[in-house]
Amino acid sequence: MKILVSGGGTGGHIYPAIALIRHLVKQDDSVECLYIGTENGLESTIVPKEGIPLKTVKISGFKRKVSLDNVKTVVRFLRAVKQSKTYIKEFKPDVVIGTGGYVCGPVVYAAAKLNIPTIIHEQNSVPGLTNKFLAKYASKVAISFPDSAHYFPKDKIVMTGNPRASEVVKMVHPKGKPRLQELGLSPEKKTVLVVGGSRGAKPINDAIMETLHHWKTKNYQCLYVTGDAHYEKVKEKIEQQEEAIDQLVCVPYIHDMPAVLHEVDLLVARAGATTLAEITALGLPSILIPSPYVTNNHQEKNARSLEKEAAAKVVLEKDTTPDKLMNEIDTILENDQAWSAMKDAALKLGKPDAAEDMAKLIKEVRGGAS
Ligand SMILES: CC(=O)N[C@H]1[C@@H](OP(=O)(O)OP(=O)(O)OC[C@H]2O[C@@H](n3ccc(=O)[nH]c3=O)[C@H](O)[C@@H]2O)O[C@H](CO)[C@@H](O)[C@@H]1O
Repeated sequence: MKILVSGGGTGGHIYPAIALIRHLVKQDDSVECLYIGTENGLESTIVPKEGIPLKTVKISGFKRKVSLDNVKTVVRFLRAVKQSKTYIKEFKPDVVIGTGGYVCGPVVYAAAKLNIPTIIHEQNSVPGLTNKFLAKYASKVAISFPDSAHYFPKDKIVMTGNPRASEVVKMVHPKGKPRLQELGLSPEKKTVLVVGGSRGAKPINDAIMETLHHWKTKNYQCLYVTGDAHYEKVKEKIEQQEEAIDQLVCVPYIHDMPAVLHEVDLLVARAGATTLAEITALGLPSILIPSPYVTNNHQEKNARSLEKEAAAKVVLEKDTTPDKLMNEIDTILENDQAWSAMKDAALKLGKPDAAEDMAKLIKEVRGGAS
């Protein structure tokens, strides 16, 4: 079987695609895959590292306001459709899958026009523009939150969850906390992982910078992921502190996040959908600070659907003061009962079989191919 996958821009669209590819190849090593992304998206570094062949198209996103840029985007879209058709005719995939981000627009559209079965995967509770556009052309729409169902044609929806959840939960993780030790943290102490999504988040970094003096007084520790672009500035600020903060280790990016997630006790993060799929599959308690800068405020909706089930605490960015943040961390980490209750509630929302459910859906649409 040949599978063409496209999705990109940020980790939240790329890791589910990679998790799905890994699952399919593990099931059947004769499965061949091709990935289509852009040169500038995070996929151009992540996908080749996975040994997955990558082709690129040039595309940009639509602006919501009327603008000359949108005319250029239409021209680029049509060129990218043509380019995608060339790749598709060369590779001859049985099924084409889009996991979100601008790039999968022309790819899935081109495949549908060539009568190849297509699936789009929506990670969020509110779909992005690309998936809303593609829903009309795709054979099936795989969703991760029940709330997103009413944006798509009823007869196309399948609730699968996010394949990255399966990858994280099913990985074999060694006992002890080897990754934390490698990073210079204690395996004995509870650990808070702070991460601002796959590209980092300046407002979260600013908030953490204000909490530095608090960490020295705590009996738990912090693994703080700044995002590549923010690392140097943050590191410099931390080094300027009068006293070294042994309880806090700062890194630009984590390439083996599933392993790290197995070793931490609490996550403080944005509310990107793939992160939420990972932590619910693992039952990891969290404090979520949704990005208010995303389309239709979808991160808050993602986060609220966990909070509604007591599986996470939501703190809006505008309310994120250092004291508030540290108090919320204390409330969860210093009360074993509260921590366990949040863990159990998160686990109930997890979809550990998502990759297999996507694999079944692929077989189904392939079987129905004309
Ligand atoms: C600003 C923006 O538009 N963000 C969107 C983007 O988020 P973004 O890509 O930031 O967020 P997600 O939280 O969904 O996914 C991040 C992924 O990157 C991984 N990771 C992160 C940091 C790190 O150091 N190493 C690492 O591997 C995480 O484990 C996760 O697998 O796509 C998500 C999924 O559609 C959306 O919900 C988000 O709203």
